Amino acid sequence: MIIGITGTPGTGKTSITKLLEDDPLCQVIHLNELIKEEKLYSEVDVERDCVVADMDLVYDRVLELQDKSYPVTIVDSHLSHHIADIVIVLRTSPGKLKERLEKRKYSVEKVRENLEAEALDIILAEAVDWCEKVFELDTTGGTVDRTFKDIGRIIKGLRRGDTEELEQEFRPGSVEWSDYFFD
Ligand SMILES: Nc1ncnc2c1ncn2[C@@H]1O[C@H](COP(=O)(O)OP(=O)(O)O)[C@@H](O)[C@H]1O
Repeated sequence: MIIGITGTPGTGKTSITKLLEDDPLCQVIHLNELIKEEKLYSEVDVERDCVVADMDLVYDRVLELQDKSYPVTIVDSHLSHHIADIVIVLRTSPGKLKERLEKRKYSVEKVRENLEAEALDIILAEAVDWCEKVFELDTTGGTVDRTFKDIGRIIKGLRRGDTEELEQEFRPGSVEWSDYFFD
């Protein structure tokens, strides 16, 4: 089973998936690193300091790398909802996200672009359109440990084939940032 952990940069994907690496039931693939290492992209966008991934190549490579001796393969990336049918979308209020992204060496434009994407639910909307099962988790006020425990419950539920209550608890649309204004 492939589970994508997606979300706008700064919402907590790396923090969580680093912890999942120690779980003997989970194989973890950090997609952004793989895309860069194996040059799985069609373009380099110098202005925006990013690459344009070739998602067909990426998808094929993930299937090749999937180690079926693990019951779960976790794909960590803001692109993982392009290739996984089951995804967990991490969310963070734009105010909190601004603080997290400003600590990185992101340009003002890059911070703003990511805040807008988060405020407009871009990744969540794509995930809901493209994926079979979507869980939404707010990481604004909690701790990495809390989110890790919630994700552990979701993974357990998925393995059991019993996610009805979890789908309700973490249903898409449960967070709302539309009152966030840009200056
Ligand atoms: N669930 C969480 N609750 C509180 N803070 C978090 C949570 N997840 C991540 N953070 C904090 O947010 C920052 C960005 O997290 P990171 O994992 O690098 O995000 P991403 O991989 O999505 O870009 C880190 O400083 C981290 O400590």
